[in-house]
Amino acid sequence: MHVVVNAAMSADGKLSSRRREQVKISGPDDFDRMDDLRVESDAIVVGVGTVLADDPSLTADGGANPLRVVADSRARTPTDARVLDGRADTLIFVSGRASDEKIRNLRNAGADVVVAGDGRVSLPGALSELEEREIQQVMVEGGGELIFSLFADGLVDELRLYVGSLILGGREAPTLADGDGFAIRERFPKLELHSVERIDDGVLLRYSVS
Ligand SMILES: NC(=O)C1=CN([C@@H]2O[C@H](COP(=O)(O)OP(=O)(O)OC[C@H]3O[C@@H](n4cnc5c(N)ncnc54)[C@H](O)[C@@H]3O)[C@@H](O)[C@H]2O)C=CC1
Ligand SMILES: Nc1nc(O)c(N)c(N[C@@H]2O[C@H](COP(=O)(O)O)[C@@H](O)[C@H]2O)n1
Repeated sequence: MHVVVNAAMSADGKLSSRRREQVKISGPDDFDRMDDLRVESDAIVVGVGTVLADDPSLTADGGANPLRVVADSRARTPTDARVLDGRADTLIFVSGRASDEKIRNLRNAGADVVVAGDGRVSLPGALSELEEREIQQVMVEGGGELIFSLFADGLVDELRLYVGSLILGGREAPTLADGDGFAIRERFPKLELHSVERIDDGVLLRYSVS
């Protein structure tokens, strides 16, 4: 399995504003590139924070829709969220903290719900489940909490990071990797830079994770 994190951040490293509202950081060509990556992928993964903030559809304009996957420990995905609009299959990973009622509601809304882990969703467990379903390429779109956890668990193979030419500011604004942060230098994930490409008025940085 190959796990690609794709995200767009401002020049000051923010994924969105201090109000955690969706901000267009990518331009049209970068959104097209992102759509191509969706088409190439077997699954698109987001955290429930992204569902609650952005209500993304996670569908691809240019081809078959990948499986939509949400990491949602307490089953907070609204039953009228766009990820449950029936345009593609949706798998929601919850943990033992999710109530039976919320799980039942999500299943009634059409989601496949799988319990992985006791506290937060176990990401190694979730990726194993995806592997069992023959998912080969996973695209992770965010947000910062989920991306941090994937790096912390050593589960990211590749990072495609678009840096837009704007400043969003705000100490509370989400960044690429939030979570608790890494306390010791030895734990900082190391990246290898493969390419730098100008797209729209920003740059796309492509890294592999060592
Ligand atoms: N610019 C970009 O490319 C993107 C920006 N965003 C922005 O990111 C923000 C949302 O990001 P966050 O609030 O960080 O939420 P998030 O999307 O990372 O979701 C975090 C939530 O996922 C759940 N979760 C379950 N298991 C988890 C685990 N093992 N590790 C971490 N989380 C786990 C928890 O409920 C947690 O609160 C929004 O402001 C959105 O606009 C989101 C996606 C892409
Ligand atoms: N790549 C990228 N660039 C931006 O400027 C963004 N604001 C985002 N946000 C994420 O894009 C997804 C939108 O999903 P739909 O098109 O509604 O399916 C979603 O994951 C946003 O959080 N990404």
